[in-house]
Amino acid sequence: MGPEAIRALRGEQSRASFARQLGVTPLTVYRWELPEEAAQARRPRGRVMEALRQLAEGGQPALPPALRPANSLVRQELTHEEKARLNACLTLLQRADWRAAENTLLELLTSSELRTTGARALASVGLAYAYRWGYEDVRRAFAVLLPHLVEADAGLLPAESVEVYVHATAANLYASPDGRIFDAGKMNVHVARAEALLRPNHPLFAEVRCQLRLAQVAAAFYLGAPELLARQYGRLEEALAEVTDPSLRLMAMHGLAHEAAIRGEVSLATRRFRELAQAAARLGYGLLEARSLAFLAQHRLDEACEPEEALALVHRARGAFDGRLGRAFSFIFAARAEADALLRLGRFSEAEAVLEQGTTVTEELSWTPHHLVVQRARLLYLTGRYADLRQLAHQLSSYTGPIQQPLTRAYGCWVEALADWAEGHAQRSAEGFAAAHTRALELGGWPYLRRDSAVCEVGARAAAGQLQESRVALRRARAILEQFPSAWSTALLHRHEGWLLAREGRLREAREKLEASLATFTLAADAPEAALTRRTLAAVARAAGEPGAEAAYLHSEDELRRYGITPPPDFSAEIHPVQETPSPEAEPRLGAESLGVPFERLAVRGMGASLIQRELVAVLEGLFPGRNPRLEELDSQGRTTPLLGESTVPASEWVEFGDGCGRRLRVGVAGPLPADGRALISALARLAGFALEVAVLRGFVQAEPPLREPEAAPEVPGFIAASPTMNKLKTELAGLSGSRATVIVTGESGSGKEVVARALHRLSARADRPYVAFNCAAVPRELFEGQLFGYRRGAYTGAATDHPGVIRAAHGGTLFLDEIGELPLEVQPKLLRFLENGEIFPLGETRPAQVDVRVIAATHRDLGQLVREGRFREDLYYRLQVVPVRVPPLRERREDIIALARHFVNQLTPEGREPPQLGPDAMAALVAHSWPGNVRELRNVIERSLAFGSLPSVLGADRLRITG
Ligand SMILES: Nc1ncnc2c1ncn2[C@@H]1O[C@H](COP(=O)(O)OP(=O)(O)OP(=O)(O)O)[C@@H](O)[C@H]1O
Repeated sequence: MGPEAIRALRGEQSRASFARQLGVTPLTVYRWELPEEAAQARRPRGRVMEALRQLAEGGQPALPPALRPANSLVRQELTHEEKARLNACLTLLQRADWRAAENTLLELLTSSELRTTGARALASVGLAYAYRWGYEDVRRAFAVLLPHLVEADAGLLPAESVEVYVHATAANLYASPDGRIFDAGKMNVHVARAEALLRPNHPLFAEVRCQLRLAQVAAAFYLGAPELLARQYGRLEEALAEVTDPSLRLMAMHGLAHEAAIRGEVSLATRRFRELAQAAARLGYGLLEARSLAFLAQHRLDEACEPEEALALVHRARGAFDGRLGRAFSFIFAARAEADALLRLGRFSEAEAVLEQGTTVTEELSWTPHHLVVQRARLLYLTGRYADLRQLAHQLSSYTGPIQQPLTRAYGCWVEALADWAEGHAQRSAEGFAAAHTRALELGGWPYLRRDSAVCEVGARAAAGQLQESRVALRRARAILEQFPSAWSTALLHRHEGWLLAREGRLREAREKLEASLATFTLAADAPEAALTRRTLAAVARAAGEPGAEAAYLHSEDELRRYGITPPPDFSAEIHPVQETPSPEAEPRLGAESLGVPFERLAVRGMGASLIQRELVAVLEGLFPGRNPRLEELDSQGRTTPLLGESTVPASEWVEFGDGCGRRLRVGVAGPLPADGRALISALARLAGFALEVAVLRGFVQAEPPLREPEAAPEVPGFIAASPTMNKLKTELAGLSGSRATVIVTGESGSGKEVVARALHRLSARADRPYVAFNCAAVPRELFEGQLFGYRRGAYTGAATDHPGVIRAAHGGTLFLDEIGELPLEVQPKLLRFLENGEIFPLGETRPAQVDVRVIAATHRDLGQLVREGRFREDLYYRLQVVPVRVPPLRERREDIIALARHFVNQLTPEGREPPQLGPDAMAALVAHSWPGNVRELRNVIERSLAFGSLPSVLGADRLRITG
């Protein structure tokens, strides 16, 4: 077992406690983890080795004896016959013919046909693959693979290609949703080891790479890290492009369908799941078909389809599970959709039975319980089992499993808030929902929980009489629904908004919202929610003192009871109607004919976002002359940024709308309006919202829906970031401020790696300590060690004085090692030692010196390739990969181009002179260029354009000398 494997096995545990477990000293563990060639390095042997092996097997089923590696085996190449046999199995796996593959591989493994270690390892890999992907039986897959992991560590596997498969399969198993096996750290180690061995000329290069990406996507998902997930999804899509293996393609496409769903692209996700279900059915890949159908059912429910439609999909999914239903993870998704549909039909006991089944499978698999939480909580809420609801909240809040632990606990907060609401504690409930929303946001903006929390908070705040806060929550909920649309949740929001309007005394508007809510729930055949909305309507009518309202209210309560629903508190005692009188200055009603032209103007296909916004303001100016229409953008806190129009005249009528991609806007006019003026503005604003959404979807504007609220990115002087990608990067850097972990920054030349390193230093607790940059490519080999670690006078010829070395110069601060790929091989072990224990040996000194330095390394080269070529040590490579940060090339983040260009214009204009403006033609030319030299090239272009001739007031395209 090598140092990497031991480190992976230890995971987050301290060396001391790990050592205690094995009955050795912490120093021994430290020595095991040293690189093989280190003088003090030791390898575990005998009894301890056995104990380590058992630990690696921790809690797993006993290994079948026939598959254990025999000690007498040595590295042997595969024979031709073995290759032919295994190729036949590969074809079965690619065709998703899992049963045939399983039978053939088991036969091979128990016969004497496979004699070499490599062939037996490959057969086991195939078997593990079938168990993992064909049957979702991760534990059996792990038991089959484990002996070969041990062989890989012992260097017993013959060809690197065999080892690559072992590591890729291990990565996928450690990234699987089985809570007893899931381990993101180990997954990372195996991905890195496979990457280091994977050669581009390997016949299945694309396939293996795609498998590694799948593992990374899964691990990010189960860790509950949406930002990481978004990045990994991009890499998976890239890898998929070259894959031909049909079953693997389907697995990757399944990941991508899921991605569209998480991003809130509901219609795209629905289409992908539908195509996937069909393709999986054609191939006979039952599990994936079932899983896709289950997701499809859930998405259709979100779109407020009839529950029967979802049940039919679940029924098909059950058929596709092929009798293996009870043991697969995918079953939980089918159970969720089924329970949801049954709840909508008011079939509570059946829903409960399905949830019970799902919970049993969840527990068996040590998986997170949060997938079934919303449905279970709704069931308990509707049936008045509030003590059970609290019990559920407690169970979630104290969840200790490894999969999506923080997210699961955040769901606990949501359930607690629901219990508070049910028991009439409106204010506590509001705070609970707000806290659940914040936690979801801190976890990177998990959209389902954010949506459910934000929607419920609106009603809870209104019930607690916190009307201002309720409006803020309403704005937030709408923004989330813009980004993550759901017709069902919108209906729920309408009900909560109805409450808010009623509490504000605007009963007519309240009734409109409640009727909209009722219409959707009725259309979606959601009997319980429709009944609840009817009761709310009756409560509002009763508060308004309408005749017959009391009887209608009692009738609505009876209706709830008939369904078996315990009526929750209605908080209606606090509603006080306000007299709504028409304005005396109101003008005559506007005719429908006035809509024709404005609609034509706003609905022109192909308009860009700014043109649509201008049209909206112009149209309103035409309809309401002299009323100073204006447009503003709203953030989640309700703060406004003026976009267009006169802002000195106060507006009296505002209408809010969204652009379908996460932005909220409002348009307003001054002065009194005719009776239907507000309705007209609303209609136009909504139309503009649709036009903006189309513009974004068609790529007329670049808008990536932000997962985090944009204000999260901190300010760093000198670091320009306008694109979502770079802002996200900045937030990530701020997140690393308290850490001492080594960071490796990669990216093309000139992309800004050093700027990132400086930003990291400035954002860290070490900001006022030294920042020392050292370029490994700029120092002659023979002077390298002395420059880095320092020397004493006379340590070598020419060392006339003592030199502290750059590491000591950075004591307490940050050392930036640029071009780390150029580090001479002979210095690499010394740097590794320093990174491991903070010790350096300056030349000519007899004792080591302890230094406290945080290291940030950077390279534009492919370090993995250098490792393969033997020019960079593998152990150092892994040691550097603790926190990898990639700076994307400028062409992948075009939103930064103009911001950077302005920054350079300001920076490079001679002092005392007015910096020129960038002309529109110059901006267009800058954005269109591909920037192979990245930000550095952009800076040079601006510098050159300012250097020639006199300083213009506007920098036009003709002055920019963009080459290439
Ligand atoms: N986000 C940014 N904000 C402001 N200036 C930037 C940014 N990114 C890069 N620059 C500027 O672009 C130039 C190149 O950046 P930098 O030296 O950090 O690139 P690099 O990736 O380290 O390049 P190399 O690989 O060649 O060392 C510098 O002048 C830097 O100031």
